[in-house]
Amino acid sequence: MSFLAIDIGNTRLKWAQYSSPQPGAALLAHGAAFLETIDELAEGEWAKLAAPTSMLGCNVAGDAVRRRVEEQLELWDFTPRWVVPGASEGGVVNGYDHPSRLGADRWTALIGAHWHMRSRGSHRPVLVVMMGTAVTVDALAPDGHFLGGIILPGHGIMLRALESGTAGLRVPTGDVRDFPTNTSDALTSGGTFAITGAIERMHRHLRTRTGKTPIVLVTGGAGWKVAPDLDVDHELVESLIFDGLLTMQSHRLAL
Ligand SMILES: Nc1ncnc2c1ncn2[C@@H]1O[C@H](COP(=O)(O)OP(=O)(O)O)[C@@H](O)[C@H]1O
Ligand SMILES: CC(C)(COP(=O)(O)O)[C@@H](O)C(=O)NCCC(=O)O
Ligand SMILES: [K+]
Repeated sequence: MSFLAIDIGNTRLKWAQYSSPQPGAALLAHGAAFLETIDELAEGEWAKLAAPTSMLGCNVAGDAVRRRVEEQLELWDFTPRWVVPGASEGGVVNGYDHPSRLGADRWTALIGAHWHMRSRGSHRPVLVVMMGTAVTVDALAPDGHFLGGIILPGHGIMLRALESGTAGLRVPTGDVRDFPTNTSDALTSGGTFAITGAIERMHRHLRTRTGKTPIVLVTGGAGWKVAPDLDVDHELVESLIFDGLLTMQSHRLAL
């Protein structure tokens, strides 16, 4: 009965094993691996798991990475299945011009967010913020319509871009300050304000569009770093993509 959920981003593969393919199911085991180390999963962390009976993953790291992961999954009997964003799923309607071009992680997180709202009986709009290698900020209307969203560089990419594009910027970590007075603080604050400012702006857009104050759900490996500087109310939901994968898998089984 157990279910393996996999989320492959551009930096790390995150996985979680659940007792059954239902949102809210018990978490049995979980882990993360940098993409450089994913070829060791079957002989490493996955070797210790009781065999999962089904699996669903979302991948934005390309076909070569997917194939490497599928080799590791040969450890077990199921056929690997991967999310392909479509026109609608799990109560969410995909507003992208070309629905299949939306990142599979964004689509999955939106479906997870919609499940959270439904299970709380909430009819508020949601801003889904994912802080991974890149940052995405996606707007979900109360009726489940994905209105659209933005992609911006993550903090690490911003700093590396400045380092390689200038002669005078080296990038030691600084602190976030309202009025930075040294290069390190200026760079750290600049990256943080670029991200938080973008989130606050999308929050305004979504409130204007729907007439309701959005709930902000934050997820992704870098979420905990940026969240303290975010001036709008928000919740960290580390499991958002897994909740989306569980929701999708439970609907697929019900078909
Ligand atoms: N322990 C950690 N390992 C890796 N990245 C981390 C860690 N803690 C925070 N981060 C930050 O999270 C980002 C990667 O988050 P992650 O959710 O794994 O991204 P992706 O989904 O793009 O692979 C990195 O850019 C890094 O700044
Ligand atoms: C925007 C992303 C690069 C985010 O990737 P991540 O930071 O999770 O590694 C990914 O969702 C992606 O490749 N999207 C496809 C383009 C789009 O969503 O429009
Ligand atoms: K991601």
